[in-house]
Amino acid sequence: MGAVDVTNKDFTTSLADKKPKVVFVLGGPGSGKGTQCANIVEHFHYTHLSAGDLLRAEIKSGSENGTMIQNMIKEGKIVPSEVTIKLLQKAMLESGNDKFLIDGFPRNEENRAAFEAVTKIEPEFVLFFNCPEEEMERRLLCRNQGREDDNIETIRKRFKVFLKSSLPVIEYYKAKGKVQEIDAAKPIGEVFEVVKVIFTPKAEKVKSHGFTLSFPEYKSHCLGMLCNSISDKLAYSFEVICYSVLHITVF
Ligand SMILES: Nc1ncnc2c1ncn2[C@@H]1O[C@H](COP(=O)(O)OP(=O)(O)OP(=O)(O)O)[C@@H](O)[C@H]1O
Ligand SMILES: Nc1ccn([C@@H]2O[C@H](COP(=O)(O)O)[C@@H](O)[C@H]2O)c(=O)n1
Ligand SMILES: [Mg+2]
Repeated sequence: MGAVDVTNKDFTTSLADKKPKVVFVLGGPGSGKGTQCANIVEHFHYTHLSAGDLLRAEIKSGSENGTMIQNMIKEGKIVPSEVTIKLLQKAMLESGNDKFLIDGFPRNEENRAAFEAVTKIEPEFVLFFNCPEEEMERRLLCRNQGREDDNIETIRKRFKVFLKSSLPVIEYYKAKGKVQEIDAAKPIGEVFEVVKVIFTPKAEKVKSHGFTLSFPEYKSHCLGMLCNSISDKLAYSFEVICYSVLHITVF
């Protein structure tokens, strides 16, 4: 594995100047990283960069690294950081955005250290989609997107690599207090409800009955309370009228 080309000043300087906001999105294969990133993009206007997707696009482009990348992916192995970081830097610059979800990266300690050294970017926080292996396996075997690594043999290799190389990266960020861990075994919509609260800016969050709600959620909560209160008052008025009518009629 070659060392990262830290002399690539064009990329590094212009990216560092933009002071981009980066969130690393991590979790085992099939934990739902890509699915949730698509939801975050729609609601919070981040650019989603999946390291796996960038590597697959590199194979398709007929690049000189294509065959090497293809072999690594088939084996569930991690491509040298130099290659992946260049693809990420290029995509970040080309996007024109300054908020990024970097999905499936860093995948090991080499990825982590090299990204920090080359880009000088520290993630704002790390989203960790935690999901049991049996559920991830079920999802990958049903994914049906024609991925060469979605077969049981490669899936098992990917799980091993995740436990051995990727979990220590999550532990590294946990020790820095940067990890937002999410129970990813729940249905897609329920997972996104939790994700939404994490991405809602603090100023827009409102505490109500011990729950943290985003402003739109709080508005509909208040509206609900108002409706309940109006219907309570109407019911009470109706009771009073009935009682009065009865009272006048009977007595
Ligand atoms: N919470 C969920 N419940 C059930 N199925 C889900 C859930 N989240 C995602 N899926 C489905 O599981 C499959 C894998 O999801 P996705 O591609 O988002 O995972 P990933 O973490 O990006 O995986 P990989 O690391 O292999 O790219 C997809 O078919 C997706 O529709
Ligand atoms: N940082 C990374 C990310 C991915 N890979 C390779 O791509 C495969 C698929 O990745 P997904 O995130 O789309 O599941 C992965 O198994 C690796 O082979 C990588 O090398 N480095
Ligand atoms: Mg994915």
